[in-house]
Amino acid sequence: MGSGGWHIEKRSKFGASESFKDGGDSEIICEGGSLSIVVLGASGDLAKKKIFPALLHLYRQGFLPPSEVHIFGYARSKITDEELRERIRGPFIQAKDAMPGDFETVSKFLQLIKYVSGFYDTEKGFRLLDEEISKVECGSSRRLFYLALPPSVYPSVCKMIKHCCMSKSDNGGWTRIVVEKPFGKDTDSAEKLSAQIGELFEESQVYRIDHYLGKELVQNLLVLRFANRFFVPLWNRDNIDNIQIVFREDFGTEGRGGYFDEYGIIRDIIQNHLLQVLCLVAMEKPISLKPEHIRDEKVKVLQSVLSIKDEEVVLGQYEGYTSDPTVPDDSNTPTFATVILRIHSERWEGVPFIIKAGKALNSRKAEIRVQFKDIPGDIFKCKKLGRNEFVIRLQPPEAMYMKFMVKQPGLEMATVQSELDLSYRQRYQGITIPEAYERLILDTIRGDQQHFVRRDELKAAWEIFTPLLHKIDGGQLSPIPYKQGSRGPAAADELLVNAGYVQTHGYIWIPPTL
Ligand SMILES: NC(=O)C1=CN([C@@H]2O[C@H](COP(=O)(O)OP(=O)(O)OC[C@H]3O[C@@H](n4cnc5c(N)ncnc54)[C@H](OP(=O)(O)O)[C@@H]3O)[C@@H](O)[C@H]2O)C=CC1
Ligand SMILES: O=C1O[C@H](COP(=O)(O)O)[C@@H](O)[C@H](O)[C@H]1O
Repeated sequence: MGSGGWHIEKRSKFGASESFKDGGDSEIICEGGSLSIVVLGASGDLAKKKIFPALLHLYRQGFLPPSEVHIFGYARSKITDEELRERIRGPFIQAKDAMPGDFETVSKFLQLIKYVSGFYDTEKGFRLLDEEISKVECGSSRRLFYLALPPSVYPSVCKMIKHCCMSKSDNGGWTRIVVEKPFGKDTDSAEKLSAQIGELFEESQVYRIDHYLGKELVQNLLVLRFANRFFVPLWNRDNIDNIQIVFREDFGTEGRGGYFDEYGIIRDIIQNHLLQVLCLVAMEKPISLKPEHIRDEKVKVLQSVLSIKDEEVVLGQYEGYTSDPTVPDDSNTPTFATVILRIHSERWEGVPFIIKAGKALNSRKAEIRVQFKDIPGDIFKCKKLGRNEFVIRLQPPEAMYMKFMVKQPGLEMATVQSELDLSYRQRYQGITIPEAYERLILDTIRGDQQHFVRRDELKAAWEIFTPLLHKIDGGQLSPIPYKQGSRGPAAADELLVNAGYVQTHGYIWIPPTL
């Protein structure tokens, strides 16, 4: 499962108790109190694909000791504990890289899971859930509610949790809720949702998840930027010409057409995932690594983004998108967008941040590409061969490489572009790269909000895109059709060139093989 065949190693677990045994020991020891993880929407796609697998990964590494942890699935579907367990078990059994001992571990993990059926807007089911949790709790009670649900039910679910299911213990206990994107559709709807949740829970109890913040190379950005003398003097408008933040998928909406059509690529990918990456690339150094210090700096970046100009936007829709029966024939929803963001600050004035995301393109990758300016007074005519670039490949595979000029080995004095390559699979053999959800769920258990989106951050992010989104929703801007498996609309490449990006021809980075 997970990171394409990488090793899973046991690491030290959270909390004080050392009573973990790798098994479904039914004895309740409770030295560290109880931790109940409730997955609401347990019958759904996200729960099956991401949340339960992440919990299993944490379990096998010893982070969810069976003496303390209980997992509950909650949804309306009338299914039994065993049926839920079978749904969860399926993907593990089929996993290519499953190892012999895994099946036993999975079975033990599944025994931690109970299912409670109930509605999202009435107390009965939540009272039953509370009873089930209370039955297994002892010592301090820590309750984590993961809302793997459509956002339309967040307000009622939060109300029910608040009325029926809060942690009963003052003794080191807590109640936390994790909410999934999309948090609203524009500034007003997001603020309304935040206000509804904010009436019930403190900001410190609310974990707005953006799974890109859990990716290894996204988490590495602060270290890269602020722990390396190399980058400190270069990371500004004096040296950097343009920065691209790119997300490409080589498949379409695949059964999620109904959801996607309501949101589109800007709300699905750009306003959240890519904007979070932009914040980490562009922010100033925080006073410390405390979550609030980091999030303060991110908010400042978002608030410094200038209004998007229509002429700096290219929208696309792949041909065949509307043949999905859940998508209207006349859909105006973009499945591709290139948008140029400009940051009004001393560091970034004049540097375009080219944000690009698309579905059904010719490749799958996510990366940050920092392109440096040309060498002044170039005696080697390097410009013709390409510029220096620093590329952070978020996936797949995880890598960082610097494209730079060297002398072509041989008798002649000729230049050629080459790279310094830090490919993670090669450099960190045998080391686990955790899945984003795994890491973020662990952060939630530990109470670390650094990698979660704060309310004011969310508002500032929506403010950047709301005017553009309203123009698209109102039909004032429309997507250009593009072929599936292509680079997207040609106009997007033209926009890139107009923004100053210079493509290197005849050079391509090839991920090294082991
Ligand atoms: N799937 C994914 O890959 C990703 C999903 N997300 C977000 O995570 C959340 C959950 O996603 P996903 O699992 O795909 O969603 P699903 O559509 O699978 O819904 C999850 C569960 O919610 C219940 N549900 C569905 N529709 C409604 C409704 N209209 N009213 C009340 N309950 C409903 C169903 O359970 P039951 O009927 O049994 O109660 C369903 O099993 C969403 O906010 C989504 O945007 C975010 C990133 C990726
Ligand atoms: O949030 C979402 O992300 C996925 C892409 O996630 P990744 O971790 O595989 O890069 C995207 O497919 C989906 O449309 C979107 O809702």
